[in-house]
Formats: sequence, structure tokens, C-alpha cells
Amino acid sequence: MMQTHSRLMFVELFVTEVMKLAEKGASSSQIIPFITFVLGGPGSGKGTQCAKIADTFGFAHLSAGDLLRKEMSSDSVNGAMIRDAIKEGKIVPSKVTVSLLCEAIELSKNHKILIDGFPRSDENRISFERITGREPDMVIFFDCPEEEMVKRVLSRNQGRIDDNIETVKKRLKVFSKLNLPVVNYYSGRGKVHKINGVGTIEEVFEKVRPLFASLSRSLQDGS
Ligand SMILES: Nc1ncnc2c1ncn2[C@@H]1O[C@H](COP(=O)(O)OP(=O)(O)OP(=O)(O)O)[C@@H](O)[C@H]1O
Ligand SMILES: O=c1ccn([C@@H]2O[C@H](COP(=O)(O)O)[C@@H](O)[C@H]2O)c(=O)[nH]1
Ligand SMILES: [Mg+2]
Repeated sequence: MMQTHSRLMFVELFVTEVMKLAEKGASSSQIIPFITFVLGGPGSGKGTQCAKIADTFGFAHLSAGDLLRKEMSSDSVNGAMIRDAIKEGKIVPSKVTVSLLCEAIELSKNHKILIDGFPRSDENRISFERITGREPDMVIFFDCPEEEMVKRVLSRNQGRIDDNIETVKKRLKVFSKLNLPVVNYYSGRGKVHKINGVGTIEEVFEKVRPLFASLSRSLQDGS
């Protein structure tokens, strides 16, 4: 896991890069965005915490699951395939998700981006890195016990087709087998901040806040 010193170092490097580009007159869409992947099991609180980070620190919140659900509800050629994958807790092919994410990053015009719930597998990760030519600047991992995640998902009550015990069991298996290797990969690259996802929503946010507060300060003063 990343130490405070190295975290500040990469934040400063990013800020310096953005400031250089801004001085050269680059438009906001030309400035390389600061990308944070937000990972964790089903119901670990990714979406809830991303919404709070976005509100508090001005990040764009791009949820891969929400983008896929929107695509599923449209008349797109991939609609039925996405529905089947979500219902079964399986991972949608990378080219579909990466293309939706790239479009959303471009449209957001924000240079501080949270990508919630992606990459779900090493194959997703490699595809994103190959297509965009870059890695995330930071990865947040919400660590939460299975019983707590199941309890939260089953009481979510938002009409999601995957919020049922059969699908949650499948999603938990996919999480261990395919999602965790992504966390381990970025952990080996010193990019992961592991947050204990147990506690009230506010208590968890208080553990997240310092990471983004130091980043925002650096962005404001350009140091
Ligand atoms: N710290 C918390 N304590 C109690 N309930 C929480 C907490 N965080 C989130 N919840 C609730 O648990 C449910 C799942 O949270 P959320 O949707 O943020 O999880 P998620 O990680 O995005 O899950 P998924 O991967 O299924 O989209 C929601 O109903 C949310 O209100
Ligand atoms: O990158 C992704 C993200 C999501 N999926 C599919 O969607 C569901 C729900 O995702 P949430 O992030 O929990 O909203 C997930 O179980 C997958 O089936 C995906 O394939 N790829
Ligand atoms: Mg979510």
C-alpha cells in the first residue's frame, strides 16, 4: 500500500504536469485527467462514497455499472447481452465497457475523474490501459466483509436486476476470482489505498476525505 510520502510525490508530479499544459494554453479536454479507479465488492459502498467525493471535491463520478445499465435500457445492439451479463453477475466484454468509459471521460470535460467499479478483471485493466495509453493515478479499494456486503445489497431497494441472493453469490465469486487480482496488481505498483468499508457512511467518508483533501490542495496552489 502506498505511503503518504510517495502519494504526495505523485500528486505533485500530476499537478506539475497539468500546470505546464495549462501554461501552454492547452484546453481542459487536452489536459490529462487525474484518474482514480474505485474498487470493492458488491455493496462495499463504492457508489455511495464516490457520490460524496464528487460533491465535496468536484470530481466527475463515472460508474461503469451505471453506464452499462443505461446502455442496457437503450435500444442498442448490446442491450440484451449486457442484461444477461448483469443478471448472471458476469463481466461485460471489455471493448463495450471501455468504449462507454472513454466516451464519458471525454464528455465530462472534468480533469478529475472517479471510475467506479472498473476494471473488474485483468483483461478489463489491460484493455483500458492499451486503449487509453495510461494507468490510473490512484486506486481506492473498499474492503468490506461478505456478510455486510450481502446485507447492504439485499436492502438496497433500487430495483436492480442483480440485487437478489442468487446473483450476489455469483458476484462474490467473480469478485474474489477476477476483481481482486486487479487490486493486487495495482497494489504491487504502489497505487492502492485500502479503506475499511465498515462503519456508517459518514465514518467511511472520514477515512476517504484526507486522500482527496491533500490532492485538492495541491491542485489549487499548483505546488
Ligand atoms: N457505510 C455504509 N453503511 C451502511 N450502508 C451503506 C454504507 N455504504 C453504502 N451503504 C448502502 O449499501 C447499499 C450499497 O451501497 P453502494 O451502492 O454504494 O455499493 P456499491 O459498492 O456501489 O455496490 P455495487 O457494486 O453493487 O454497485 C446502498 O443501499 C447504500 O445506501
Ligand atoms: O466494468 C464493469 C462494471 C460492471 N459490470 C457489470 O455490471 C454489474 C453491476 O456493476 P456495479 O458496478 O456493481 O454497478 C456487474 O456485476 C457486472 O455484471 C461489468 O461487467 N463491467
Ligand atoms: Mg455501485
